[in-house]
Amino acid sequence: MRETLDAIRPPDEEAMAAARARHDRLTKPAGSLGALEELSIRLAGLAGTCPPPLPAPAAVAVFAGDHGVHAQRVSPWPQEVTVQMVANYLAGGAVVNAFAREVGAGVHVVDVGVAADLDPAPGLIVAKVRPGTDDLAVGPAMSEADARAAIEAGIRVADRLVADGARILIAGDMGIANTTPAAALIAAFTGRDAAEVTGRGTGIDDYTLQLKTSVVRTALRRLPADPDPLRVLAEVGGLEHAAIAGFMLAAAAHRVPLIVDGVNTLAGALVAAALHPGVTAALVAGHRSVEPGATAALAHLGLDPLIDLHMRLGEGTGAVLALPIVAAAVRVLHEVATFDSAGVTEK
Ligand SMILES: Cc1cc2ncn([C@H]3O[C@H](COP(=O)(O)O)[C@@H](O)[C@H]3O)c2cc1C
Ligand SMILES: O=C(O)c1cccnc1
Repeated sequence: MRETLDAIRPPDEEAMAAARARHDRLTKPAGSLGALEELSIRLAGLAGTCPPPLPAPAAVAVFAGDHGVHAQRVSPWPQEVTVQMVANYLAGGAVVNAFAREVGAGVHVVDVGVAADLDPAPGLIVAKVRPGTDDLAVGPAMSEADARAAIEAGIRVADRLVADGARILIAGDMGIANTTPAAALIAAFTGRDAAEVTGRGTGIDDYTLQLKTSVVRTALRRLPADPDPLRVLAEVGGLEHAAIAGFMLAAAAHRVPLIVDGVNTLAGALVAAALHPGVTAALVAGHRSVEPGATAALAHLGLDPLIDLHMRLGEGTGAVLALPIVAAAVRVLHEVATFDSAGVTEK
């Protein structure tokens, strides 16, 4: 982890200035591409060159883990749905697979903490730290050593996908009950109240939402004032959130952009940003999930999401849909003619 944190560099101001200047010479009114101009300038700063590389090929990693807090009935779904959905991803049958085929991204599944043994399969990366967390309602979800091991597992996944040629990474999650630790992490890192950031997840009723909020609030009380990020993660987090944080830190270290999805990957992003604030330079917010914690986390990270389709699924689905927008933003800097080259008169 140290090596990855030490490799994260600030954005290259020169490349950003070059991208800004280039935008003003392209055959369009200056600023007319709005947020896409800012995005492409950020990506130039991340890559350290203008234009930045086209973000292809894209690799999605769906980090899967189980949660002891499931015992508190915070999710209406049985825990075995986690392992069943992992099988579904590997068979290509989930929403994230359909979306990934649409945009030409590869899907990998990372078992960082599923509470069942998985048979080896193409596309499955086995990095199990432990078979699920403990119940965060009654004590720490995991040890700090386990939290660190899961972060390191996520780092290794990004290292491997980038070594295999990925030029953009997409983070996804699967883990029944994981919107409970996500809410707790978001409350802990943003300072918001549990009620502001706890949402309905897969679709819970009012009674369950109250129970879930009180589970989050009670768990947060165990945290000391101003806790170390690793302690927060161990106390109230999940194995997939930890691995996603590592995945993001390694993307930043490799200067490869990473598209963030919904509330679980945003919780991972808050962990990563607490470990190294420079990580946000590599992060692109794919979409705004309906979960209230997503909006709180986006505001805290200073990220503006590219799309808002009222989605609340996870798996990386919202992030995958944003990929063509990110690619289009970069392609402008590669391909659009200048006023000079196209012979278009300026105002
Ligand atoms: C069939 C199915 C597919 C999913 N894909 C993502 N999630 C999403 O829902 C879960 C979190 O919601 P909660 O905290 O309410 O359990 C996670 O697994 C998340 O990825 C799914 C959930 C289900 C049931
Ligand atoms: O916003 C998300 O990513 C989300 C919402 C509900 C359930 N799982 C994930």
